Amino acid sequence: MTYAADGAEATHREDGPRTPREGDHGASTPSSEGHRTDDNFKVIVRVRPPLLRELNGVRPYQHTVCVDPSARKIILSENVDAITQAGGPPKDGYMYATYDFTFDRVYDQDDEQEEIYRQSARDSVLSVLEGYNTGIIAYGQTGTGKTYTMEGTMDGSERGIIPRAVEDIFSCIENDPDPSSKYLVRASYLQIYNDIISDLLKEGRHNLLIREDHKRGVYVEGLSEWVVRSPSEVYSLMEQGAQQRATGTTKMNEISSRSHAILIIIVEKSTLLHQESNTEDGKIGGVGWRSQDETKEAPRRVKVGKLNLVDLAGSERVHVTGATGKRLEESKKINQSLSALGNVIAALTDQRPRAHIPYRDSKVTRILEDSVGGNCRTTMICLISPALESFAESVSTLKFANRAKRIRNEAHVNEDLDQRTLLRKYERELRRLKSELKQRSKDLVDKRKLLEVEEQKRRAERDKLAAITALEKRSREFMREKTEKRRLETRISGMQSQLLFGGKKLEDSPAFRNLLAKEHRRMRGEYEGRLRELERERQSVEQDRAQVDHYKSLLLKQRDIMIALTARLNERDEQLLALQEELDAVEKHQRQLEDVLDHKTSELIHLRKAAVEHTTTSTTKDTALGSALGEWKQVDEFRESLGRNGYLENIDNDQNSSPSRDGQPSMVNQLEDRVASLKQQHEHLRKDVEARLEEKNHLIESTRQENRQLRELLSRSSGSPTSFDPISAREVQSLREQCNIRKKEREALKTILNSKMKRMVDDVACTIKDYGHQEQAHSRLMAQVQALGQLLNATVGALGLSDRDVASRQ
Ligand SMILES: Nc1ncnc2c1ncn2[C@@H]1O[C@H](COP(=O)(O)OP(=O)(O)OP(=O)(O)O)[C@@H](O)[C@H]1O
Repeated sequence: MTYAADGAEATHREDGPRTPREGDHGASTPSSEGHRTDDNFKVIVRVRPPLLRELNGVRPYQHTVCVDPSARKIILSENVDAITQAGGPPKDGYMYATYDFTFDRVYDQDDEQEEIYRQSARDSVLSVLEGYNTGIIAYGQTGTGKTYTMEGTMDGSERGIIPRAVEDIFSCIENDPDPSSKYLVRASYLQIYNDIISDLLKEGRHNLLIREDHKRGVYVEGLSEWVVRSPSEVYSLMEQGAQQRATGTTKMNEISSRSHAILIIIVEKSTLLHQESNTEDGKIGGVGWRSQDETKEAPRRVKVGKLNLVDLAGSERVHVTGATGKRLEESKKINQSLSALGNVIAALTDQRPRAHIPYRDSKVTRILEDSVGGNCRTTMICLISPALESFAESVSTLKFANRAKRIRNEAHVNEDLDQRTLLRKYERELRRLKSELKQRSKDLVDKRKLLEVEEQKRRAERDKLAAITALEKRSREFMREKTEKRRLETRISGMQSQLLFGGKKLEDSPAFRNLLAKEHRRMRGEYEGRLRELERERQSVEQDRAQVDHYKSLLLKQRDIMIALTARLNERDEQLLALQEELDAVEKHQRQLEDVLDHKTSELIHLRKAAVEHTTTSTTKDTALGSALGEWKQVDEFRESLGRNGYLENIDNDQNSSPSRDGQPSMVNQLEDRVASLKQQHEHLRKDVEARLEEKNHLIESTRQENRQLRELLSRSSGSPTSFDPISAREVQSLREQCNIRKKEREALKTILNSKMKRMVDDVACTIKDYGHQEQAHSRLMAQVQALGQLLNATVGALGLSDRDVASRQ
């Protein structure tokens, strides 16, 4: 059974091998190519060499492909040897399935990568630079060499279409003869795995959506674009993407691509518009754009070309590959998407008008919408295996390719007319930055010039000022010279008027010389006299100065003496003041003591009176009490002596009626005597202090007198009164504080004495009251009176006037 698969006209012949017939090639034959309106969709077939797996299979390897490159024909047969034998059907008499196809180009297993690229890909690749969308799609069964053809190795002779295309693009850009051309190249890389689009250059960007724009065409939303400036940058992106791409080992291919991969390269090219215009003198539409504004960038046109390099995943027969689980799911999805592509191609090549094209059935077909049946120059490379075991898949692929070659694409240049390309944006930004830079540079230059001008102006002003100053100086000198000249002329004319001239020169005449000598002598005499006067004045001034210095030193000495004397005076004043205060305090305290003594004496008199009454009225006579009462006689005498001295004027008159007593003086009397003696001592002391005060006053007075004399002397010699330092405030303060402390001490002492004496007197009174009832009262009374005497002594001692002091003062 033989099939002649020429498009729709497959012929089933069972009577022998099929012989190609005229007009049996349908639309894909060279004859039918004539009605193709354009060359935008090419289909080429490449047969890869048999793999080791195929050569060393269970069954012996059998080749099924016969390629005729010159006729662009490929024959696929179960027994290719038989059909290639010249002269008719195979001798074995069997019928073999044979397919005969013609494509744009066919490549056999030995054809090299370079040849395939140069003949079938290069033109469409380079048309990207002219603003076309182009696509190279590798289609075929798994393991037939799609990745090998597209990528191959990145260097060496096995480099595939992608590296060669990238190199060519950058090479063309570099070698562009137009220096005004500008390019911007960017790349994206995506995969469709299990019908999900992922960005291979941006981790984590999955499930991307496809959008369509009437200007951009079909595009993937959110797909990253990377600006590339060299092939190596593209390769590194590809390496990066390959790591993300889904691959796996299958029975048919050790490294099988389990996803469809598309490398997108977008080239934007900007050229000067006038170069493409045929208008003369650089004018477009009659407007000379250069003359309008030289600073503006010349109008440019930007073309945007897009190159899709598609490595489809390979179809496979699941029952042959034995895929299960994940691989099985992958295979199903791959086959579904390839089947959708087949449907699209079938619809595109359908003869019926306005047939529905099911692009949206799959992500692959949606993405390839432009490449297959749209605005694109597309080359579809279909790959097959030459082995008999892949015969059915090869037939399927070739039938698919055969259908595809009827596709008509309408490619046109994508020119950016609405300023949306990235290159335009870059150019605009560049222009803006350039003009900013220019402006700044201009400002800088202007400022520098301004500074220079200002400096020149300043210099000119300085020069002008200097010139004016010099002129003024010069004119002053001139005026001085003029005045001097006039003075000399006047003098000469004055002298001349006194002379007679006899034909000789004036200065040679003896009269003139005499006059001059006389004048000279007179002037010298005047000068010498003046000098002598000055010398005299100088000497007198020197003498005056020496005298003044002498007086000055005297005055200084006097001033020092005065200061010392004043200090001493101040010191003495302070001492006197302190003594005076002390004296006042002693007197005051003495008066207080006297008052107290008077009071106590009066109380004692009352007590005595009570005791006398008690003795006279009592039936029992106490001898001891009687003798004690006898002692009061002496008290009376003492009182009389005090009264004579005026001390006891305030004592109650009752005491005058007290009886007189005989016998030895009692303790009370002794006490009173002691007080009287103390008073006498005090009187002496007071007189002594007053005498010393008087003496000191006299001393002060004499010192003051001396001071006054010194001051007068000082004022006479210096002409101004001298000021002296007063006694320091600190010393005054210290003396005052001492006085205060003394005062407080005395106050405290007085209080203590008062309370003690009161208590003792009370005790005495109690004792006297209880006298008749208690035997021991007498001795107690005596002890109390004795204590009272001691207290009085202590009081005198506390006053600071000890016996010794008193004696020494006396
Ligand atoms: N023209 C060729 N010359 C030499 N070796 C080739 C050629 N074509 C393919 N091969 C080899 O065949 C094997 C399979 O090729 P490749 O991986 O490119 O197939 P594929 O179609 O991409 O498979 P899949 O669809 O499974 O990814 C590789 O080892 C490759 O080197």
